[in-house]
Amino acid sequence: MTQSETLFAEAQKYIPGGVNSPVRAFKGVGGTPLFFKHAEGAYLYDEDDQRYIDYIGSWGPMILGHGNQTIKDALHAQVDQGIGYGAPTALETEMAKKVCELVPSIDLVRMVNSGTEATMSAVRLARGYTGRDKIVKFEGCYHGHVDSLLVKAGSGALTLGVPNSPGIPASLAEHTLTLTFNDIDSVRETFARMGDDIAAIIVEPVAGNMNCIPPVPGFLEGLREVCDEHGTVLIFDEVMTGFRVALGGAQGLYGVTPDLTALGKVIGGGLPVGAFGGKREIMEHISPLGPVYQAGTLSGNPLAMCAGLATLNAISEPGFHDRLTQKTNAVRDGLKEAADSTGIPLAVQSAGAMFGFFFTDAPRITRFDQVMACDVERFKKFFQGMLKEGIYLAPSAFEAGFTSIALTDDDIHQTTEAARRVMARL
Ligand SMILES: Cc1ncc(COP(=O)(O)O)c(C=O)c1O
Ligand SMILES: N[C@H](C=O)CCC(=O)O
Repeated sequence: MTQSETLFAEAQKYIPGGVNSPVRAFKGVGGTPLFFKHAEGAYLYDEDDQRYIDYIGSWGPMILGHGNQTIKDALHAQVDQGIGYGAPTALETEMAKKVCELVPSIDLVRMVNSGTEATMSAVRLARGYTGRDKIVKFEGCYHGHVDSLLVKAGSGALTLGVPNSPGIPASLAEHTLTLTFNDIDSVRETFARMGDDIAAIIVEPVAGNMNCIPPVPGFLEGLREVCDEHGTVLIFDEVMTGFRVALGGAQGLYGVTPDLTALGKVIGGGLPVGAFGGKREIMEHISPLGPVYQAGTLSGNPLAMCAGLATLNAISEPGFHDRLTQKTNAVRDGLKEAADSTGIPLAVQSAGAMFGFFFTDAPRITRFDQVMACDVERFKKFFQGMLKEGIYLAPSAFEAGFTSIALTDDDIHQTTEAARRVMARL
């Protein structure tokens, strides 16, 4: 047995399914999840001392690569100063100021501990602000494990075939209307019937939990229009896209301004952090200023603020996102070249530093039903082949890939050549 197999067997005795988040269990691809003990730059090292080029980046936060010295120095210094006080710190204001500078639609921001808390709080705020109950989400989009949002959800819920989780009262789920991503007509039609009852639209501006699907031109703009017409709050869930697809997130990249934004992943530099923020008028409804309650024992924790700020400062360097996007485009194009040279039908797409690939004859994937028609069995074989080649991709056909600035041209070349060898055997 490998070390990972031994450790997984032991983990399953004490942890449900042996993992603390379902998609890690490799059920979407088969086999045993790898257990890691070290990470540096673009590489992960497993318990059997194998090295992997990492295209998950801890599910997005590790945009600078692993073991970044600036983040480590900031953390070491803060550990010596104090791990947490449960009281205000100057660091929190520094973080809030930085977020407001980078994301101009955010006038006020509240720190939380995960992306789930960010979206949950944003939806509660939208409901409290509008006095309405109904919300709109899109099939295949995932916004964390919030009860109201685990309806036709993507990511692990889709991978495991439970997009509508048991445990969520029907009386709550009935307030969630689920529409088709990239289909503005269905949104307009729904709003024509009941728009004045809808508190919020929540959307991943680039869908990254059903692989990677950028918005078609006019989709995000159309959401903005219907929200303006009906007094509905537009929430961009930028937990994945924030600071990744561009410094100003997807709203900066596509030029559409939401009322509220949920953030996570990169904002914590690898520590457990989320945030939500937006228009002053709406955010002033949050406690203690307003009546909508929201709180957190560890929110704004100094270690998390340090790691997050070090990351945001580093990615604010001029040219950072251009360089990262170029690397991502090279990974995306390398996969396509490998497919073309081996006669495998493959569609590739990307947005900034997120990418996806689909085993399909279709030139482009824009909708959930097209995702579901792709060849998942072929994905599984490809995933396993790449893993043997030392390339660590997301273990599900429904997750986006993430790049880091630590990725070298040689890593990308190795990835392309590995894809060519694996595809030749598919
Ligand atoms: C778009 C999006 N929103 C929300 C979440 C939830 O974040 P977290 O896992 O930190 O709770 C995730 C990822 O899990 C995500 O990808
Ligand atoms: N798709 C999820 C977040 O973006 C994957 C993370 C997880 O569920 O563990």
